[in-house]
Amino acid sequence: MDLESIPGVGEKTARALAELDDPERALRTGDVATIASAPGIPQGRAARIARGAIRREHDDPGGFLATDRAREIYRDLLGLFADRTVTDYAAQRLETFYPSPRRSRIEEVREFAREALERNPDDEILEALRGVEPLESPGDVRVRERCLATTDAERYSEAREAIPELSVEVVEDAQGLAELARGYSTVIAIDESFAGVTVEGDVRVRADALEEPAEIVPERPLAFFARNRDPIAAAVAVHRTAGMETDCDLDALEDALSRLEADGTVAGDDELDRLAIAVDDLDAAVGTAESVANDHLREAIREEDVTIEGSDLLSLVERGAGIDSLLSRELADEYAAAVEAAREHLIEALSLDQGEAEVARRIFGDEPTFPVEREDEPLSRLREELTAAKERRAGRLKRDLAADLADQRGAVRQLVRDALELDVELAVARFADDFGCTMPAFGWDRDDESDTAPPHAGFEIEGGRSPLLDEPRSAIDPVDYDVSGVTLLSGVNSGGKTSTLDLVASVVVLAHMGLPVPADRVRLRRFDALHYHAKTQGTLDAGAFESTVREFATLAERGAGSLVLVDELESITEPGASAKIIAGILEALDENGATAVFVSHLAGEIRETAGFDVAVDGIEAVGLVDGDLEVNRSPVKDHLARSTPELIVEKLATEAGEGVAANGGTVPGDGPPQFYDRLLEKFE
Ligand SMILES: Nc1ncnc2c1ncn2[C@@H]1O[C@H](COP(=O)(O)OP(=O)(O)OP(=O)(O)O)[C@@H](O)[C@H]1O
Repeated sequence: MDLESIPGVGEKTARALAELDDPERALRTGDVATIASAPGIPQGRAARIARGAIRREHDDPGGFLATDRAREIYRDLLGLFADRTVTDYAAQRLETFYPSPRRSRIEEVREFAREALERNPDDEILEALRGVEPLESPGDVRVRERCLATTDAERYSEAREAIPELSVEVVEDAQGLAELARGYSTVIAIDESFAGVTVEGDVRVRADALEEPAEIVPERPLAFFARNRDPIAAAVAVHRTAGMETDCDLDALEDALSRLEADGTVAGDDELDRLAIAVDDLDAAVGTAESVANDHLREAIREEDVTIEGSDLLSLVERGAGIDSLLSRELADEYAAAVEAAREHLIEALSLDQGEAEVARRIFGDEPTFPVEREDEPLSRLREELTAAKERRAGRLKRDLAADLADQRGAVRQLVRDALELDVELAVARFADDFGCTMPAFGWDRDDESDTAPPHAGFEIEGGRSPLLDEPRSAIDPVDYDVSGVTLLSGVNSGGKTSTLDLVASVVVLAHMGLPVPADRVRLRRFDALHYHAKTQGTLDAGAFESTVREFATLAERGAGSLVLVDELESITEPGASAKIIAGILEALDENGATAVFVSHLAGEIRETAGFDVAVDGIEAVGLVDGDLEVNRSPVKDHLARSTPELIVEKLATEAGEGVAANGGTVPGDGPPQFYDRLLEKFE
């Protein structure tokens, strides 16, 4: 795969991506975490790169979100999904979903979304997801007590590359191996030529070492699992709770993880624990054993009456002999008992096995001395034996555990990825649930003329509820609205015109992302782009006016497949001129077959000025309740809605008319009904 052909990926980024294990898989599946693990690529960038790869795959020219407001809507919607994720990964992964004009891309995500909608986001799963995060590399592992040995310079470089965790030493011959064995607990000779050589020390010949690194350095897979123990355990819990399928044997994996300490050592082995404690406590136990013997001996001496003949005493003094010979002569039994007590203490305190006990016994010699003292040679021998046994045991346990785990590495990576992906699916499921969503139906192509085909122009929304309205779902009136071609949307102030445009934009953006839409039913055509122009505040200055007109000129020329949503463009200039300009824009859009909704308070004027029969829909006030307008939020087709002032004058006229009927004259303070009638006539 030519990584540089991805939009937004230059030479340097391509090189960084190439360092990943399987960059193609990561890019294809939008695996932002893996992409972000490439050197120098932050998460936000990773999402952009993933989007670029998707665009390239679907030959997507990009630019669907053609205006600031369109981009803002997309961002707000993404935010609503992100609010419903548990892991940071899922929030980032959502960034790879974007509205595309390409059918293949939309259908790809629709497939994903359909599965997501089947998911049941129960609290237990969400709780289990809390501990899942992308797996990390364990960093550099160094093993100092083991080394590789070779006689060959080329093999040396290969070994350094294949097993960087160990030192690689060059030796001349078997003699060299023996020397190395003095400095390392284990030496692994990697040349075939050493086969059959016997050298003192733990020297093994493994010509296949470089092909079987997990056996030579079990620390490598163990470090990976130790580093990621918690997220893996959480992913296991997610799979169990959600009843997901996996290639992993979850019980075996859990069992293996429970044997692994956070530092990569093996836990829960009594024999290893015994040896480790014996090594650590050896000096202290020998010290105590000495005290045991000496206390014993002191006690015995104190209680003993020693009779010694004068000539013996003389000869002892003359020979300069110490108390020791006296001891051996007079207190041999007590001495033997004291030393035995010391030996027993040592063997018991360190729980030594028979072989070890034999060495331990020699630490306290049979030759009487006072005070009783350890012998250094057997002590260091015991220390060496215990340490070697401990390392052998630890090594074997590590190798066994590594063998159990190493093969599962791939499956475990997938296990964690699936758990993280579930979070993405659950966010979609929760969004759909919270906003009452359905999958929209697309009219893909103009030549798709089957009976059930949705409209080829425009959109139809039934029971739509804008997810961007700052109201609880129960307070939102469902809106029905369908448009094909170019339409004006009129309506009372605060009737919900802007919210209707937001709803249409949200539905269209979500549909083109391949995701469910917040409505009971939606049918729409595939659009190339969304141009949504928000309401401008106040009259534009000449420069801004000019650039706005220019923008529409481009749109009129190239916007054939676009959906154009415009909110009260009239404020770009004076009211009379605005109507003329908007009418001209509508004509151009109509001619090139765009779909457009222009919200305007000047709908009447624009319609009169336009050179074609522009449709006008209206959001109607159905009445005034306590001075507030009661509104039918669904635009009425082909209906110019009355404006708010008109409704208020109408209300005053009605009240004044009722006053006349009641008392035969005008109502004081309300003015003559004729006045309101005169005002009303102006609206006709
Ligand atoms: N479908 C709806 N259900 C419930 N409330 C709604 C709905 N649509 C709009 N509203 C409420 O009406 C308020 C005004 O809506 P909106 O701003 O869309 O009206 P507008 O017609 O664009 O107003 P203006 O004429 O002032 O531009 C919103 O803030 C919202 O509280």
